[in-house]
Amino acid sequence: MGNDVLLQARGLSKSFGAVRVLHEVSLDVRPGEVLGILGPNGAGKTTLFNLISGDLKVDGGELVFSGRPLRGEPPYRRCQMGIGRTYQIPRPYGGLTTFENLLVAASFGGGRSESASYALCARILGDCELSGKANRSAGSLTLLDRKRLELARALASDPKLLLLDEIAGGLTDEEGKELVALIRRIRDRGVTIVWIEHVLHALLAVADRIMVLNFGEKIAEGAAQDVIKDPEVRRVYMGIEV
Ligand SMILES: Nc1ncnc2c1ncn2[C@@H]1O[C@H](COP(=O)(O)OP(=O)(O)OP(=O)(O)O)[C@@H](O)[C@H]1O
Repeated sequence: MGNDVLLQARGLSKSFGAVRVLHEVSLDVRPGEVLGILGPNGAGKTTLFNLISGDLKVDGGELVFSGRPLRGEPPYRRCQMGIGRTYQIPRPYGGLTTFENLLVAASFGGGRSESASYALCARILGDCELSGKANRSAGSLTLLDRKRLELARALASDPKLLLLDEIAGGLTDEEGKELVALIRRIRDRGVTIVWIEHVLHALLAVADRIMVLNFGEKIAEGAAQDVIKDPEVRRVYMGIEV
């Protein structure tokens, strides 16, 4: 694997009982890119993230991150190696403040002094436009701010690779634009991003490349503008017969 690949997946497969959810999916994620993942409900997108983050074990296939095999590494080790993620259903500690939520997340990054953790969390709060809400309880935040906090928590372990799982849903157009601007800023700081998203215009505003999953198999991959014109993708994902 050369320096031009941050994460390499080869032949990933996963079944739940008799139900095959992912079948021999391979992909390369290049440093600095934003790779979008599209696919109908149940296509296996979140399962792919769970295999990368270590929340689920692979049945078959290999994952290599920064040149190191991930096999056998538990989720907290993958987090320390530089893999951060958000969850489709955010899980902040509602009773803790925004800043406290970040400090807890930063502790998973490991190997940082208390003062360095405080400095990192303060910087991330600024990046995520949450500085003015540092002392608010997370449970009292608006939807947009909860999404910002979910991103901020994923950033608090200082990831090289950030996995975003459907973060744009439920926002107004204006809020969606603010979220897209934030994701661009994160990319501009050098964080590589893989983003599962159903809100297509948000994804297309940022993604360099797109991969499409259907019934656990990769059906398309390439430059974002090319992939969304692919007749098979339009049929499967957008229900457009061409
Ligand atoms: N832990 C699990 N146990 C059993 N079945 C599961 C489990 N996790 C996911 N599945 C099933 O695997 C299939 C793929 O789920 P997955 O969440 O990966 O899809 P997805 O593409 O992310 O869908 P969505 O867009 O709706 O989030 C679904 O049929 C789901 O019900």
